[in-house]
Amino acid sequence: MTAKIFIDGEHGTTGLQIRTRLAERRDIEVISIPPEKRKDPAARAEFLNAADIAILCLPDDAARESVSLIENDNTRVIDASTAHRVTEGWTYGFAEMDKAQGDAIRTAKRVANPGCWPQGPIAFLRPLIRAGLLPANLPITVNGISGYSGGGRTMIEDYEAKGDAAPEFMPYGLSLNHKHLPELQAYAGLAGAPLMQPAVGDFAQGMLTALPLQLGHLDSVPTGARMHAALADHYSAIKDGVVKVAPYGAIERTEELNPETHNNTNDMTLHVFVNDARAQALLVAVYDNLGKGASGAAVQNMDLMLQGL
Ligand SMILES: NC(=O)C1=CN([C@@H]2O[C@H](COP(=O)(O)OP(=O)(O)OC[C@H]3O[C@@H](n4cnc5c(N)ncnc54)[C@H](OP(=O)(O)O)[C@@H]3O)[C@@H](O)[C@H]2O)C=CC1
Ligand SMILES: CC(=O)N[C@@H](CCC(=O)OP(=O)(O)O)C(=O)O
Repeated sequence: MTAKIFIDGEHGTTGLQIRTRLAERRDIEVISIPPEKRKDPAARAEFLNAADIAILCLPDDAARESVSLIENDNTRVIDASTAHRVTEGWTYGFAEMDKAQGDAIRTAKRVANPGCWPQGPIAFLRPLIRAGLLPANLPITVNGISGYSGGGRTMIEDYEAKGDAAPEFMPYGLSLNHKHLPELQAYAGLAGAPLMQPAVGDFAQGMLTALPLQLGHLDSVPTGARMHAALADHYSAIKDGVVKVAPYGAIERTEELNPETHNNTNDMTLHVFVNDARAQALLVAVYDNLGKGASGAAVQNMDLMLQGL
């Protein structure tokens, strides 16, 4: 049987990228709603219920509506929106976060694709906290930069209309209440909410997230070599994972921290920089906000779910 895939929101930024990634696939059949009916709930219900896997690339409320339109046990869902990431009954679609997560996704009926910002911080913090190298109550700040496609069609149009007048670097999330905080805290395993300081840059896609850590006050300060080894161990034990840990060593600068390094791929690289004498660390993840941050992760989750059919 060829699995039927329906992308609800296939003309948006994430939906289009998923379509492109699936264009050459012959092992699945992508079923497409006529464009003029894309916001018609009755037509969407028909496609959602005909699909083996529905991938929702919609604003949060429309994603909740899509789930409510599914009336059968067969249709499985990958939701790219923020709507269900900490909702009971949903599996978080970050396959590399635990050894067992890939299997959990394989058999899940409802998978919440992670937000782009939390993925880098979770990729560092979850294994380091679980290994006992960092405490769950460590105060965390997340810095970083995302390409403007992270803001979807509206932000893309806005940046492209401004042309040279678009800001090169623009911090946002100034209410300190970013929508990704709940999933970040929950899946990193943190006792308290981190402080997130996101920024958007004048480039279309690509992303870098950075965790600066002050460790001097800890009873037991982990060395850089131990943190790096714990991360390398964790990711080498994940079968079919896409997260890689860069070699560890003292350097002053590297072009590998260019946020566009992994554009149009599903890759993520984790970089560990530590000054042991100062008990300070800087953990930096580089990935594509539209790749591992959105459509790449959705296709990775779809492939796992197809194995579970
Ligand atoms: N861009 C990114 O980097 C990431 C985005 N996401 C999430 O993925 C989801 C989609 O985002 P993105 O692709 O960027 O957004 P876009 O704004 O680019 O696309 C959203 C799509 O949904 C359509 N749509 C809106 N309302 C409805 C509705 N009621 N019924 C059916 N279709 C509807 C829109 O149509 P129309 O344009 O005609 O209104 C558009 O095609 C969002 O939840 C977003 O937060 C997740 C990770 C990263
Ligand atoms: C640059 C920009 O605006 N980025 C978006 C996040 C994109 C994303 O990951 O959104 P989802 O939570 O829907 O997955 C933001 O910070 O709100």
